[in-house]
Amino acid sequence: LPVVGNLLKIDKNLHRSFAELAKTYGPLMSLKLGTKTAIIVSSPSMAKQVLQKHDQSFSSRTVPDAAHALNNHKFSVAWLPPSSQWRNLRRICNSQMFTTSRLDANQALRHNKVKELVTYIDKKCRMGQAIDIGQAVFSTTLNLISNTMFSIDLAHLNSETAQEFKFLVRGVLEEAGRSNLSDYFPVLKFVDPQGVRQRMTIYFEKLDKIFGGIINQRLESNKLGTSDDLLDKLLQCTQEDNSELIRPHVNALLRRAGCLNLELKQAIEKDKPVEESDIARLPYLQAIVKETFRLHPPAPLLIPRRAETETDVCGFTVPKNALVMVNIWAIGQDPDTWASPTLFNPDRFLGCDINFRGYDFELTPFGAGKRICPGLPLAYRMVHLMLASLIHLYDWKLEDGIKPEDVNMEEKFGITLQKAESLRAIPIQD
Ligand code: HEM
Repeated sequence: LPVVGNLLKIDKNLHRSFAELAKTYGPLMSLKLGTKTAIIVSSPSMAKQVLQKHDQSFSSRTVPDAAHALNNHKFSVAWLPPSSQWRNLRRICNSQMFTTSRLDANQALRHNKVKELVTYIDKKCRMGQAIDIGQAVFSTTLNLISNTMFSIDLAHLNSETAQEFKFLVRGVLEEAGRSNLSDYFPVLKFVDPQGVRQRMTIYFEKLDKIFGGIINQRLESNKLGTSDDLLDKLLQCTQEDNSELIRPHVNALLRRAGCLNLELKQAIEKDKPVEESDIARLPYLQAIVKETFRLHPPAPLLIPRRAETETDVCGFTVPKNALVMVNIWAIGQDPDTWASPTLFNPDRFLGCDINFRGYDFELTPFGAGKRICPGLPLAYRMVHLMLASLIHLYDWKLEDGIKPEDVNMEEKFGITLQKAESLRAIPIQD
């Protein structure tokens, strides 16, 4: 790739640029990005090579410069190398935080938050006003996570801290998704030419202050062991097994949301709220979520890995330290993998076993292998619960004068892929 100018230009559509190049150069490409070698794979079989067959060699991360702010990379489970510290954190995620029994125990916390979203939609419905779906779902997701974590609303619309919190989370997501020249030309790290690390440090300091306050309050309240939330469990872990999980780890961990209508109507009584236990008997809802993740994966290039050792992948030598990316966006659009790939057609998942738990390499929105997303069980519940609630209780229409074909479906590339323009829709009740 021609260097500096292009690195900044491709900011908006890195996954698309790579998918275009793959059409000419094939499903395993080696590119020079600045002084770094990047390996990009874009077919299910190549993804299987990286995420399963050579999982051991590719289970490190390429840590972006922005993640070095406040030494975040030394504590965050997402950036640590596969060390004993990382294994310890993953063990806590898998055995204490995101287990079925723990998530069942604290599901009422999430049901309450969805009830509040419904109250907000009800109000808009009575006034015949449109809702900014992206904003409403972003706030609810933050509240679902913060309630699961520490039984409080961090995104409640009126409070000042809440506004600041939302601003900080958006800021972190924006900076983390920016093409940063320091990542491609390490010599620039000291200069931080785009100011990414500097802004990230400020955001992290402020977030740590908010989380620190919450943790202190819990410790001083003498109420440890009385809540179903995950902070309680985490703090108990730190006290009980005297594990290495100390405050910075906790902070870093927490820094981190037609047919269907008929199905919902048949499965759940009218006006009765949807519950997480309903999800298992809603196959069409599950198919819609899969189809959405296929076409619009929130992390289109996963979180880049790093080759720990020189590795042979199908006869091609991946050099040590290469940046390794799996373009799951391209895989989702691949005509050799999917019939009519650009068509939104959830029916393709009905009666088929493909799921996104990391074994079907044509659909891996949460990654696979050792570094698969540990938050998958929580994300699974949140996404299905929110979508089902929005559809079960309301019909939706676009604002006057806007036709379905006018809705802008373009994406905005970043650490997570978002709609470039948020969807606005008016809720109606029959
Ligand atoms: C729709 C929601 C979500 C999606 C699509 C998603 C996707 C991903 C992906 C693609 C990865 C990288 C996997 C790999 O390298 O193979 C990842 C890692 C991670 N995710 Fe998620 N995630 C979601 C929600 C969550 C939630 C709710 C949490 C926690 C509350 C979470 C925590 C993490 C952590 C800590 C890692 C790093 C794991 C590691 O490097 O060992 N995620 N996620």
